[in-house]
Amino acid sequence: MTDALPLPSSPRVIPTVPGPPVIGSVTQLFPHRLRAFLTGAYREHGPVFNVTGLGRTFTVLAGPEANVWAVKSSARLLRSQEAWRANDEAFGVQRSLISVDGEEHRAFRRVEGRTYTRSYLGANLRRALSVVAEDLALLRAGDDLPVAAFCKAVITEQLARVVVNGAARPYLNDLLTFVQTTLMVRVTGQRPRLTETLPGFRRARARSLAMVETLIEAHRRVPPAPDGRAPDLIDDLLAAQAADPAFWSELDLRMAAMGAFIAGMDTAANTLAFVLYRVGQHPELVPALAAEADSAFRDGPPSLEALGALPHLHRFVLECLRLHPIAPAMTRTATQDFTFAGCRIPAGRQVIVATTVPHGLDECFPDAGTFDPGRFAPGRMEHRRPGAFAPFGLGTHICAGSGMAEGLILLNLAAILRTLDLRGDPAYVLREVARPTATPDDRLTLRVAGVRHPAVSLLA
Ligand code: HEM
Repeated sequence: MTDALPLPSSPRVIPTVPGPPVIGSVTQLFPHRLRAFLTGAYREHGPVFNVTGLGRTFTVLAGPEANVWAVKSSARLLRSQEAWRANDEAFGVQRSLISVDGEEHRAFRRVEGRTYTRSYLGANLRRALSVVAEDLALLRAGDDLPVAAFCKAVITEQLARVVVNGAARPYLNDLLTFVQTTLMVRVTGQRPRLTETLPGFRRARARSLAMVETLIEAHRRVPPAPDGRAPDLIDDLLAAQAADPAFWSELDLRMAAMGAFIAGMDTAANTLAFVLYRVGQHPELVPALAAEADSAFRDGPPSLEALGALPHLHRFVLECLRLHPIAPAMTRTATQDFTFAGCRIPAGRQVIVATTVPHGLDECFPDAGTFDPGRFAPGRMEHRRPGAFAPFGLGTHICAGSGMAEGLILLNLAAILRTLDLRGDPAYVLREVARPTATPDDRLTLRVAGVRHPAVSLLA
């Protein structure tokens, strides 16, 4: 008999994914490698395993069973604070929507959530459409559309016009540099702290914060009115501050007003970039998509409901979210000891819930590596299997902007296909980079083979 063997009723010992000394698995935790790494480890070690690196240990909970568990139990057993605290500090605050839990989290979400919804986008659809129409109008037959840059420019301006009644174009590079670098330094650890001292970063930070402060001032000067501007995110924040000044400091307000850019800019733009990558890779699917786009715009700008009801476009986007989920996992801290899949996870342990591992499992999505939008069609609905599909996270911190994100991506895809006849480069091999979420690299372009309808007609 040996002491090392656990008794049947004892918790299982958590296996550790082997890695080189000191650095361990750290390089595999970068966002563009994370899902593949966690999926491989899940196959080898099962639903609980440790990953180590640079003196830290993370316990990973993975597979559909982990997602089902997280929906039920994460609010009680996990907290968000440690994963996001350093990001808060970069904005001079101690808390924000994503870094708090419980009643404080519900209070933030009640105020910030309204203008991230699908229905709010629906009411402001024309503003979003005018942005993509402006950018599409610049393209001619024979041009190459630079996918990543195009998506960043369109989505950032759409968020600015729709969510905060602003204009991001003069600040695009500042916002990208500031937000991406801050997340890469403070959240994903891809850049050293020193990066924040570089003059380019400091300038971008100052200009981005000045943009938000100017917007807040403008909203204070000209409030919404029944016969004027409808309330947007900043108006909602100002109303909340007026109702409870002890809760909302000026810095909280500034952080929350930046929220649409921090949470929405890269996520939605990078997902749209993957959608366009797939358009280039699957010319056989494009005629059905373009036909739906034509029908959507035939009688003028469509409503969001009409767009959502277009089956091929919708399933195409869902399949991109499955195979290219830009937020592959969520990082938390255990608030108390708990047991998952027979293993004891101690209070204080950093936990990764590998939310998108099931996206790549044949047992959830048969022939999971194949791009097949039909798997979302009635009769198959593979994503309905419990715990299978979680591109927007799970539990109380589930993406507050999923309605806005899906709506913008559908709208832009339909507008692009209505306007342009696009061809992928058969020689392009997908290379992903993390900025900080995964995106196709800058070499991805689509050739404009022709202009199908003038961009200006999108708004007619
Ligand atoms: C396809 C695009 C998007 C994806 C895949 C995505 C994914 C996610 C995920 C996985 C989370 C949870 C993070 C965690 O629990 O640690 C999250 C949170 C969040 N997202 Fe998104 N997101 C997208 C777009 C957007 C957009 C466009 C907005 C707003 C304009 C937005 C606003 C938020 C907010 C505010 C949170 C924090 C929610 C909370 O803590 O309660 N997201 N998102």
